Amino acid sequence: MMRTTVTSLTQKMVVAWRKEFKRCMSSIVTRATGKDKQSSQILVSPPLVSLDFPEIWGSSSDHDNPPSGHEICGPRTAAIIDGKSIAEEIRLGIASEVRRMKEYTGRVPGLAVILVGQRRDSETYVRNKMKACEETGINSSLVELPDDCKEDEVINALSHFNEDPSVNGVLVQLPLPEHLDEEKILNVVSLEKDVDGFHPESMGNLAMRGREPLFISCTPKGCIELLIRSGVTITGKKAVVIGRSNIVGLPTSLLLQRHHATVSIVHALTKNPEQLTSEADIVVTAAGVPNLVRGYWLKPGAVVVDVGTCPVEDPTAELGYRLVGDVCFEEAVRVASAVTPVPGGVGPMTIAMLLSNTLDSAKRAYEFT
Ligand SMILES: NC(=O)C1=CN([C@@H]2O[C@H](COP(=O)(O)OP(=O)(O)OC[C@H]3O[C@@H](n4cnc5c(N)ncnc54)[C@H](OP(=O)(O)O)[C@@H]3O)[C@@H](O)[C@H]2O)C=CC1
Ligand SMILES: Nc1nc(=O)c2c([nH]1)NC[C@@H]1CN(c3ccc(C(=O)N[C@@H](CCC(=O)O)C(=O)O)cc3)C=[N+]21
Repeated sequence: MMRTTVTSLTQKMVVAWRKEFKRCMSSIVTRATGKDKQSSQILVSPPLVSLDFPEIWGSSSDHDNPPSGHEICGPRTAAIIDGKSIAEEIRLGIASEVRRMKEYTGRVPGLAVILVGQRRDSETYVRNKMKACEETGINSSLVELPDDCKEDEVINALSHFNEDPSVNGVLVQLPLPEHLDEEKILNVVSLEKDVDGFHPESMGNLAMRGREPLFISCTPKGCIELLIRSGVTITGKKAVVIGRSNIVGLPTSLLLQRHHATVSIVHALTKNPEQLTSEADIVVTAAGVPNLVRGYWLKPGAVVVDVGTCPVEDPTAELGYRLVGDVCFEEAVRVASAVTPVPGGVGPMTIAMLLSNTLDSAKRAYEFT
């Protein structure tokens, strides 16, 4: 069921947002409102906080200075898409399916993760994945290998999980250390257990009309799920995907096409990326460049999904770093109709989709519907 959390403080902002929305958008996006019967929660953005750009934003090239006449100074009107709550709701549904599976088959899904090295961000993501498994009743196994391990050690661990019938999903946390051949290693993951959806057959089927991939990559699937559950119509809309990586950009553009958007792709060599982006009703950005997408890049009323997750040193943060997205959030919320935050946007959805893929895999393996 769709809920809109509106505090007395934010009520005025809702009114402001609605006025701005009518002015800017006409029929660009179908907004999620309290009246929509969708299973998600849209929070109106909190009061303005001061701009506090991390150090690396200060030096980030020509994106820092918008051309004159593009200063963004309007009210903060965008809805904040609450990926954390939406993901939580999805996880509850998965937990209930896992219980049903256990009741009827006596088995639960199993996920195995291989982590090589000690990158702090990878350790955090993997820990989040393990915790989410535990909360939903999915069994999880983790193999941690040292930074200088040999390719064969990774391949042996993978082969072991490929053979283990209690494991339904296998993933190798990326990036791998330089000395390891990522393609060679990922090729070992069996198609039936590739819950990341990175297998060429899954990716190929995603690209081909009329074919169904066994798994859809978690982050792209999470982005689409966020849009749909937020009441955003994709069909017929102009979408821009910033980034073309195998793990996010490429499958996201394919998936948006499957949902009948007209998709353009922006990459590091694209000329005038801001001009192309400013024509889009939906912008999904996955470049890993903090502050790349400025307010003047966006069409008024656009919906912005920020996949970018860049760890930035911050001695005041508990872990010594904090995460920032690709989007200049404080500017985007004055132009867009809805924006995903970082953290709390796409990240939790990626994990929810990983659990969902693992559950689907177990259902296939145990012939449970
Ligand atoms: N929240 C989540 O769940 C997830 C977040 N991420 C985050 O998303 C971001 C992207 O990840 P990933 O796809 O793996 O990264 P990659 O580095 O593999 O790909 C980045 C893509 O962005 C493009 N790009 C880089 N700089 C620019 C620029 N200045 N303008 C336009 N395009 C640019 C590159 O273009 P080119 O191809 O020309 O080099 C490339 O296609 C990272 O911050 C990552 O941490 C990733 C996965 C999941
Ligand atoms: N084989 C593989 N599959 C992946 O799906 C994969 C990967 N490798 N390598 C790295 C990227 C990145 N990624 C994230 C997952 C969760 C959060 C996430 O949970 N983010 C939280 C915050 C995390 C925190 O607590 O710091 C948030 O945005 O709210 C972020 C990023 C998956 N990736």
